Parts: sequence; structure tokens; C-alpha cells
Amino acid sequence: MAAEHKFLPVPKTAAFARGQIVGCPFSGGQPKLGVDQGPIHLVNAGLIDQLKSLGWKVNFDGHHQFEEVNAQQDPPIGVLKNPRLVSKVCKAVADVVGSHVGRGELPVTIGGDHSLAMGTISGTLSHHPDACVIWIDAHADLNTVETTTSGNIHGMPVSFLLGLNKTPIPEYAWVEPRLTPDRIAYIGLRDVDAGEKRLLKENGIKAFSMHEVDKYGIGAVVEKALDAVNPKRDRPIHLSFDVDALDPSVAPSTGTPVRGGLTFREGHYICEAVHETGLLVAFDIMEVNPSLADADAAKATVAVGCSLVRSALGETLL
Ligand SMILES: NC(=[NH2+])NCCC[C@H](N)C(=O)O
Ligand SMILES: [Mn+2]
Ligand SMILES: [Mn+2]
Repeated sequence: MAAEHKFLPVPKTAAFARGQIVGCPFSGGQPKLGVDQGPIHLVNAGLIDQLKSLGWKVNFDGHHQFEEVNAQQDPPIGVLKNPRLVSKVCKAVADVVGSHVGRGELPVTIGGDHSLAMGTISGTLSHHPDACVIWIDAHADLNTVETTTSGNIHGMPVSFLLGLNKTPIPEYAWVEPRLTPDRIAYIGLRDVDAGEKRLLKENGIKAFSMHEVDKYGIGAVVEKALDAVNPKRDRPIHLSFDVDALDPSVAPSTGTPVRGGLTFREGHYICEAVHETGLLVAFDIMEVNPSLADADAAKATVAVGCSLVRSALGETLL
């Protein structure tokens, strides 16, 4: 049973580690076309060989095919858009990510929109129920069925993982709310909805906005975030990175850019520091949308996506 699985630390030297690329060309959690092309561009940019050259054994069986629910059969549930499709895809992703985590492989899920994290984190928690989450984002993605104004599920995955929704939706009954508010910390926030601000406060969730990054510096912020969710440094870590956490000057090709974001180095520092803990068990890179912005900007965004993954998997500057 899931709860009995022993925590499997990732070796501090990546030399013998095995990783699995989980390519998720999926855009159903938000309205903009093109984010489904993110994983294809990341792989075509050479991500797999880059990780191999870091010493990882990397497996990639092709991108997942998600096509089973068509739009006519998927009317909104309340205000939620594409609810059945998102649920189905996330359930499939949870099973895939869970199976890799269970084999001691590090799943690197490349999105696709951030609703996918409902799946990836569910997968991680199915084997490591004590895992903590570091969520790097301009947004909290914490809206509930009651608070969302957009109805876009990429703005909601954390509420499902925490079990904050008051209105149960049968289609999402498979999501086990295994995460607890003391085991998730945010870094990079700067566009948080009023309902989300209330939920952050009510649940005592640790959130380091760009204000705290400016005030303390990224080094101290990462340390504070780890102290909050992983005080004894004994919990496996799932790092979920929305590329819109970075400043739009660094990562312009994304669906919901917000100015005033993390610098190139701040973003990479977070990945490096989490790698250094030796506790990383799953990584997501989400919301790369190469069709937004011009070709050069798209190329730069894809390149930064690849280099964030490399940093999380142990690339060092020296
Ligand atoms: N993963 C993201 N980029 N999320 C953006 C969410 C924006 C907004 N808070 C919403 O709920 O619609
Ligand atoms: Mn975001
Ligand atoms: Mn996000």
C-alpha cells in the first residue's frame, strides 16, 4: 500500500540516477492554444541529451496522447472549464508519475499547463505521503471551485491537493487530498487572487512573494521555505516550477506573464538549492508556450526551461 512505501532519496551524485521524461502536451486547464507544444519544443531543444550528459540515465517513451474527451461531451461543471478532460488527463499523469516514483526513478514532467500538477503531485504523494512541495510561480494556483473567477483549472490544482474545495465534484473524487498546508511553500508570487490570499492566510501556508525575494534575497528565501516545509530535511521534495515565475524578460513565452518576476539566476538558484538537498523526487516544468511571443522569445523560453531542469538535476556552474 502507498503509505508503507519507504522514502527513496535521490542520490546526491547524479551519476547513477535514473530519470523519466513525462511529456504532457496538454492545454485543457487554460484557454490559450500552444502550451501543448511546450514539451515538444523542450525535447526538440535537446533536453534529453543534456540530462544524459549530466550523468543521468534518461528514459523517454514519447509524449503522452491525451485525446479521449471531446469538447461537446465536456460542458462546464459550475464555472470549471474542460472539467472531465482535465480530470482524466491528471489521473493518467498521476498513475505514470506514481509508477516512476515507485521505481526510484525521478519523473521530470514537462507541460503543458499547470493543472497537470494535480496529477504529478498526486503521483508523488501516492508513494511518498510525507513529501513536501515547493511551488515556484507568479500565481498560487490555489483557487477552489468556490473562489475561481476564470474557471481555468490551471489556477486550481493546489486546492484539490489540499482538499480545500467545499463542493465535492465526483469527477475529481480520485484526487486524494494527501497534501497538508504545512508541506507546501510558494516562491515568486505576485499575482494572487483575493480568494487565494484569504486561503493562504486561513490555512497558514508559507508563501514567499517577490517582496520577500527582494527583501531577504533568494538564498535566504529558499532556506526559509525549506525550513517551513522540511524542517528536519527528511521529507522527499516535489518541485513544481511554472515558468511564469520568471520575469517576462527571461521567459516571455507563457500564457499568463506577470512583470516583476524572478531573474534568470534566482530561478536557477532555486533548482540548484533543491538539488543540493538530495531530497528531490519529482520535478515539473510547466506553462512553456512557444506560440506566444516571437520565435526568438520562444526559443529563449524553451532554452531557459531546459536549463532549469538541468539545474534541478545537478548541473553546477563550476
Ligand atoms: N498556472 C497558471 N499560470 N495559473 C494562472 C492562474 C490565474 C488566475 N489566478 C486564475 O485562477 O485563473
Ligand atoms: Mn503561473
Ligand atoms: Mn502555475
